[in-house]
Amino acid sequence: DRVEDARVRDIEATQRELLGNFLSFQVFSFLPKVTKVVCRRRWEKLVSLRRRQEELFLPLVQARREAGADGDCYVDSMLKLTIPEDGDRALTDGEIVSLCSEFLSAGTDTTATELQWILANLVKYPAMQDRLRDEVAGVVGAADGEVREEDLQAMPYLKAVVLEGLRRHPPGHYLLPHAVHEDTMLDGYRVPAGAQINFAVGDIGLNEEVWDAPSEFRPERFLPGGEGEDVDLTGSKEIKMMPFGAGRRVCPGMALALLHLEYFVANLVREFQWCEADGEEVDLTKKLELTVVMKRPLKAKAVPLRLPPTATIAAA
Ligand code: HEM
Repeated sequence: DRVEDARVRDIEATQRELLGNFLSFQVFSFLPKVTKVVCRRRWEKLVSLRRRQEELFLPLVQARREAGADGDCYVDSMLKLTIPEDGDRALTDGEIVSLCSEFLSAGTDTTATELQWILANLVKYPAMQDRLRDEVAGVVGAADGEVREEDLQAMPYLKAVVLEGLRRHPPGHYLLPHAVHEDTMLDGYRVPAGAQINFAVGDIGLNEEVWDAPSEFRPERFLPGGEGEDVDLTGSKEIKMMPFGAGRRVCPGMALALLHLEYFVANLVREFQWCEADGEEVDLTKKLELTVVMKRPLKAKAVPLRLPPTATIAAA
């Protein structure tokens, strides 16, 4: 709110640069004293990006502090937070900058990546796109304006398409690193206290014992009678797929992400017919960045359906 466009663009550029270098900066998790010297240039780049983040975020944080932090925005909630395990201290400015950065990256890159995977499949399988468009039209008819949040509840196939996207192409193939607090026996293996553990999210969604023809994109599996009917995404009953993690540290943005995905997919399919751009066959090969993205980003033609078809929009 009330942040100038130029600053928003600067924040976006800084976050993008950090994300783009995310994998190469991970080297500093190992023997930092050594790697900081060996990879000095990379270290300097990381430090300068971090300074840039502080310059961009801290004046905004300070403005909320001076305004009394009495709203319900994310920064206000962090300013009011105290940490009981650490003598009820407040968060430091550095911690607040890190959490803002995490929130911006975790909340945008994931959803945007997933949206691209879903659209790629709808371009590749036009019959699914038509079925989806028919469902949307059946609910909203020829009404003006966009498909609204409350309309989405009546669209089971839309939900199935989004869930199939998350099963087949989860944006994260692993979770954030977790650790066990005490020595734990798991399936005959001893996991020592403090050991870092993770979960192969991408493979869990491809388990042949749970999913029929798991590598195929088949939204129907989430409709009544399918093996994914009523799937539990939080992992409290069972775990068949876990694109958002599970349990206590499950993604706090899950409901918002599902809403965004359903909302964007429904509106994009209602407004446009999506098809392959000339000479650009959809290629579902993946590539690891911060999220698992399309190696060749989707290039498709979007033909307007509800406006006079004067233009064909090339969308990337
Ligand atoms: C399709 C979209 C999304 C997917 C697939 C996704 C997935 C995940 C996963 C797998 C984790 C790690 C969970 C774990 O380690 O156990 C996570 C954490 C997180 N997500 Fe999401 N996420 C999405 C969207 C969002 C959105 C929209 C927001 C915020 C608006 C968000 C905020 C966060 C935050 C703050 C964390 C860190 C939580 C913690 O440290 O405990 N995510 N997400």
